[in-house]
Amino acid sequence: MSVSTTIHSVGLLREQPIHPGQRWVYSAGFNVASGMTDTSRIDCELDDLRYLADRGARVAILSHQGSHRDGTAVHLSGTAEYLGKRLGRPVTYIPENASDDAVTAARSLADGQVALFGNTRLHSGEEDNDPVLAAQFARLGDYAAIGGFSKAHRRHASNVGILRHLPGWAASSLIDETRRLEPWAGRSPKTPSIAAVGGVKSEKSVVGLPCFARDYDIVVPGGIVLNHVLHHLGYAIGSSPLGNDVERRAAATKAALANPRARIHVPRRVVIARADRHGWHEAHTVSVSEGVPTGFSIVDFHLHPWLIQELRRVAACGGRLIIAGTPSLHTHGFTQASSALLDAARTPTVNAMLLGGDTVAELPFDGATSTGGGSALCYLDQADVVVLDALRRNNGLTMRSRRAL
Ligand SMILES: Nc1ncnc2c1ncn2[C@@H]1O[C@H](COP(=O)(O)OP(=O)(O)O)[C@@H](O)[C@H]1O
Ligand SMILES: O=C(OP(=O)(O)O)[C@H](O)COP(=O)(O)O
Repeated sequence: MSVSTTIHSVGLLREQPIHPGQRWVYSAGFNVASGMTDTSRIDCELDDLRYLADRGARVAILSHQGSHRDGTAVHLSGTAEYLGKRLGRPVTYIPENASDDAVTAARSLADGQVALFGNTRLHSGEEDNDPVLAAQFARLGDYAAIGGFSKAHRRHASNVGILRHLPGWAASSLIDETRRLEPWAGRSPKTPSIAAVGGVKSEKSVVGLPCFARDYDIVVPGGIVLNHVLHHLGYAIGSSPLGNDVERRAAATKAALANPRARIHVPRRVVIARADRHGWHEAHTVSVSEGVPTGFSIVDFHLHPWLIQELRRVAACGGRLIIAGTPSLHTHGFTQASSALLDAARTPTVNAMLLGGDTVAELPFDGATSTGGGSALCYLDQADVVVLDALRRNNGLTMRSRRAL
């Protein structure tokens, strides 16, 4: 399926006439690490927010950040301040989003006013797509604009559940991100494709590894994806983490390695280190066949000479290179694998893209990026994501209200 098929029958925000006084809920993905080192997840929504506000709409933004499950969700007042500066108009922060007070605040917005409501992940029901919470979110407006590509693979109350109650349109941020990914989707028979899949999140093993093993020529597992690969192949990985969702990851790793179309890079030598609360110590290189001792974790790896040759070939032929998830613990100074891959990615002839919040924030790279890690992998795998599906299903609701717009 191509983008044109995927977005067919999805209502596009930019094609809607907007009138002063209309009440819009804008679903965003401002999941930005504290310190705001990378603000691309906020910046990508600015044009759509201006489109609404400049035409006099009253805009109630709902965004997620962190997770209720692990207690990392916090309030978003700093995000509202940054957003206000970028939009050139004050953005009020209203810490609630599912109460009568929140509804009153949304109703009292002036024409053209933008407000950021409380972090949706302060409620456990957001990640469970709780229908009651979704109905409460829907009370903040009469129409929904869905941005936040980074959560487009999540069936959550603020992006999917809300569409059971409000007619919804895709923000151009959402559509633009899917279009940008197109050149990296599917097979490329004429030029070589290499994908490095690392990081910690389970989508890297469950979606990314099988997708690239099917569609690309070479897959370079890193991060926890590599730990699973080595564990599956019977190597001792010491105290290297296997992350959450261990069984699903293990099953996906086994299936992806069973008969891959791609050549899988299994390093012969890895860098290991021991962690304590002060940082990483005793870093040294071992061969995977001798195994990682208990107490030590894999933090980096050496590239095989054949992979270095293949990276040169990608540069010579104008091939594709994706880095999804940091290959090694780059921010802790373990930069061997990530620097070699980044050097190749920076070669002007290579069609390179980096995917994901932490990957884009942590690795120095000025080329093409996606604000979604898991969502981009889901899109590359299926040419679709659950939010676009929910928008297509919402179409009847949208058509009825379009006549009223
Ligand atoms: N070998 C490793 N062991 C543990 N964590 C790792 C390792 N390699 C990379 N990481 C971590 O992976 C994180 C990024 O993974 P992830 O959250 O999946 O990426 P993204 O947010 O880009 O989708 C980085 O913050 C990095 O610290
Ligand atoms: O950070 C995100 O995704 P990513 O780490 O896959 O890039 C998104 O904001 C989704 O967040 P989630 O993975 O906590 O659902």
